[in-house]
Amino acid sequence: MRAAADLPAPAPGVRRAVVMTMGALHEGHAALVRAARELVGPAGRVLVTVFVNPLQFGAGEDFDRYPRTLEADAAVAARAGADLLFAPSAAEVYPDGEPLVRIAAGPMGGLLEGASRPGHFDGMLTVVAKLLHLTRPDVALYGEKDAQQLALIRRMVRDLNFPVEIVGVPTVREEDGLALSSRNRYLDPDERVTALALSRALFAARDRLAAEAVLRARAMVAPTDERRALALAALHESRASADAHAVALAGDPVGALASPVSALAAARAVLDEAREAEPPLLPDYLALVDPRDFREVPADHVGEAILAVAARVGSTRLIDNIRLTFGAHR
Ligand SMILES: Nc1ncnc2c1ncn2[C@@H]1O[C@H](COP(=O)(O)OP(=O)(O)OP(=O)(O)O)[C@@H](O)[C@H]1O
Ligand SMILES: CC(C)(CO)[C@@H](O)C(=O)[O-]
Ligand code: BAL
Repeated sequence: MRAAADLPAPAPGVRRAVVMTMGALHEGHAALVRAARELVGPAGRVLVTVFVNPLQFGAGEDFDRYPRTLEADAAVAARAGADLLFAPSAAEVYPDGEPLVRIAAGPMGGLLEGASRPGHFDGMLTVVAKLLHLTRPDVALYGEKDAQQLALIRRMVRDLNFPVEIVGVPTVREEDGLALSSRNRYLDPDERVTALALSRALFAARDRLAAEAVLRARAMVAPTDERRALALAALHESRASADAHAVALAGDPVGALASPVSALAAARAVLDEAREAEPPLLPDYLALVDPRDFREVPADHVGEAILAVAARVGSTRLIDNIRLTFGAHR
């Protein structure tokens, strides 16, 4: 369906979910559609929108080459349980040309992705607001892969009283860890190998935290420095051993081990290695941020955080993130 005027009006008692996409649908999108179906049940309505929104692309970005595969998208959406695919033209969405009045993403919109892609989040929120008005869902689902986007949509809906529930869906990954993304199609085989460093960096941070939890538990029961060192060495993990030195130097095993600093260091080590790969990874940012406002957390942060990464491989820019919890032991 291409015309907004043809979109069916919501029917009383029939729950409606919308999944917004830019097309080139993959298993990540299918997971959103399946989650939407779960939420509204067999009697509900699931709408998928496909629109490559010019407003959220900067000059020199990939708007022109963004994959457009509408026929295949319709099949993926239907297979995953969608009732309707709404794929409007730019003239349908912006009948008067680019809108003069737009949503401003505010301070969060200038950080990380917003810093790298100025205006991106204003353009994204503007089209999301429009698509919410056009499709009038009870619930709208977005992927956690685009964590800052999801946080901003939640914030817009809360701040501006949009009558819709926002649901986040966990990131779907390839078996080797690469987060599914329409932009993965740009990668040649060598670039794809390099691109694995994004997820590996995130997992290295997560694994470091897990290893540290073990270290902490052992160090707390070890009666002497020597025994503590043995406990640390038992992990057979060179980076963990490096931490052991840091712990010894800090003279505060429990506090130092729980720090975001070492999680960031573990991730950074993987990215640094990938800078030397062929083709190389060119990191854009690596940041540990508060999930609510995307500001970087302090070194003594306790609680939830998002470790977010963006990098280029060749001409492709990819993002990924993972949720981590700090100081749960305290
Ligand atoms: N791997 C994934 N797992 C879960 N959700 C995803 C995944 N990839 C994308 N999504 C979600 O699908 C929705 C549509 O995203 P979009 O069409 O931009 O796909 P994309 O694969 O993220 O493309 P791009 O490469 O352009 O970022 C968004 O809510 C996005 O977060
Ligand atoms: C939410 C969205 C469909 C708005 O264009 C887009 O940013 C996307 O696909 O994530
Ligand atoms: N997947 C987020 C939309 C964008 O990159 O423009």
